[in-house]
Amino acid sequence: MGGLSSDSQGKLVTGDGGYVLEDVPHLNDYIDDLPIYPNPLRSNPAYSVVKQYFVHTDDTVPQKIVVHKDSPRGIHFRRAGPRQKVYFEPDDVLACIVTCGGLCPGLNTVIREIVCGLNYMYGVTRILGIDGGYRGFYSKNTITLTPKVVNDIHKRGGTILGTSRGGHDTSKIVDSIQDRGINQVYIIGGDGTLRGASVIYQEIRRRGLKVAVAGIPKTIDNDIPVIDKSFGFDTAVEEAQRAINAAHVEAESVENGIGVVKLMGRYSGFIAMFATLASRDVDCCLIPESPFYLEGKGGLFEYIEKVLKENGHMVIVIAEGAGQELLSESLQSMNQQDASGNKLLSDVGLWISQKIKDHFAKQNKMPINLKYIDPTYMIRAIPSNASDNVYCTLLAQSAVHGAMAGYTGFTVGLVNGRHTYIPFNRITEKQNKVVITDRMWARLLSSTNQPSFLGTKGVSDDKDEEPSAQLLDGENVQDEKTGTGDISEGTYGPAGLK
Ligand SMILES: Nc1ncnc2c1ncn2[C@@H]1O[C@H](COP(=O)(O)OP(=O)(O)O)[C@@H](O)[C@H]1O
Ligand SMILES: O=P(O)(O)OC[C@H]1O[C@](O)(COP(=O)(O)O)[C@@H](O)[C@@H]1O
Ligand SMILES: [Mg+2]
Repeated sequence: MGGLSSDSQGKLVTGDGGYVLEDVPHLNDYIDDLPIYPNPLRSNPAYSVVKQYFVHTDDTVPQKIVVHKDSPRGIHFRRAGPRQKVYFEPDDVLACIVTCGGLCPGLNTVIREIVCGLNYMYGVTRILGIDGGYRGFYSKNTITLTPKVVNDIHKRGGTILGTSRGGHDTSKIVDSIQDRGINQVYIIGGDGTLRGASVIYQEIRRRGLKVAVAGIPKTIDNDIPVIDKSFGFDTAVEEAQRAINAAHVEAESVENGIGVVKLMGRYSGFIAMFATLASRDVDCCLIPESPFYLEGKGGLFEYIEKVLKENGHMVIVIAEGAGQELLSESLQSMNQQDASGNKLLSDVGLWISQKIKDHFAKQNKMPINLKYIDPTYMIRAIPSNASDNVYCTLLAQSAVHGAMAGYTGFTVGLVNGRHTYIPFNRITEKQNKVVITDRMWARLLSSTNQPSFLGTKGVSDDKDEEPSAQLLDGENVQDEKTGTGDISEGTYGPAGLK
């Protein structure tokens, strides 16, 4: 028994045992009689020796990997990879690549590997770079990209194409795609960018154009749902260690030394959480998902006093989006936005440093010596590390295989360790968040010994109770509009530590 329902965002295929495939759109969903070609990889000496190199059309990847014997099979995504047949002749392809939003380690690697993947695997020679994000489609000249031009770029931070916020004008962008004869669009960006990619795809479809739109999710904050982790995240966590080490050295070298390190994380505190867990020198980690307070019993000041008395020094890591509600109480609420509509944050690192200094000066309790380190842009601007480079390569190659196979309106993404194609709406409808009632945050609390800043409200008293037999969704995501989260068993952020 099975069924299919579809709209322009994607197709829902159901099968036996509660199997659901959230499929991605394909060019032949809205264009009839498209010619099909054999995949040129068949005669590529590097790949022709691989057994079962081509992905079977029925291969799908489950979203939920922990199951009970009677669980429904649940949601699946189409497995990424090369197909036997492709929908583009290499000579007919005119591809373009655009990078949007904030920087992230690995952007240049993804650009490099899209260019090299298209060229070396499929023989595509016409590839354009769009200069400076979405607005570059209609306001700038394009940049010619060849394997030679991109050969060394993965060793550099940033994006050779430039990036921007704001400037998304759907009809001007699609006019430019149409006028230039572009038929494959590779869009590298975060939640905002992928919302933009989704409307570009919708408009292309409305005009009936044979143009494949592929997204490669980028976010240093790791705030994109469904996928195991975003590229550049590992690099960011690794680089954050240098700042934490410096804070620790400074703090332990003086009496009552406090090192405060601010890390990125506008709405999601994954970098701060993982950098803290990796370091073991951090005594307190503050993230947007975990509200905290300063004064009184169980508050931050009380904890700082305790740590200083016991150890003589301490290190605090704070994500940039943490404590914003406290800041807006004490500062004039800014309520400003960047060009993309993202809330502009006040500097929580400076604010908390001042608050701590004021507290100890006022109480005349103990003289403290506080050093504040803000490495945020230094972390974001570095090249990706070795493991992110490999990850970026596979993401880029998956995007190329998907577009060549005629899929469109999709992003690539690692789900439970397998590369998949995911419909745009699944990526843009929610935000990935640290769930503070989950095991990973508990691991952090037990490693730092910091207060949870939580009352007992909402936390179950009965620790001996058997966990519910029902398997919950397994997503640490928060609804964009309602701000409500799926609080569930087994939700941890980046894979590998589940
Ligand atoms: N809802 C949206 N619809 C169309 N374009 C959007 C939307 N949100 C953001 N964008 C565009 O996406 C680009 C990047 O968005 P931004 O939020 O700055 O970064 P990121 O993609 O990294 O989250 C910008 O050019 C912005 O105009
Ligand atoms: O100063 P900018 O360029 O606006 O970037 C700051 C923001 O970029 C981020 O790294 C996230 O950016 P994206 O949404 O572009 O992924 C946040 O952590 C940070 O608030
Ligand atoms: Mg964003």
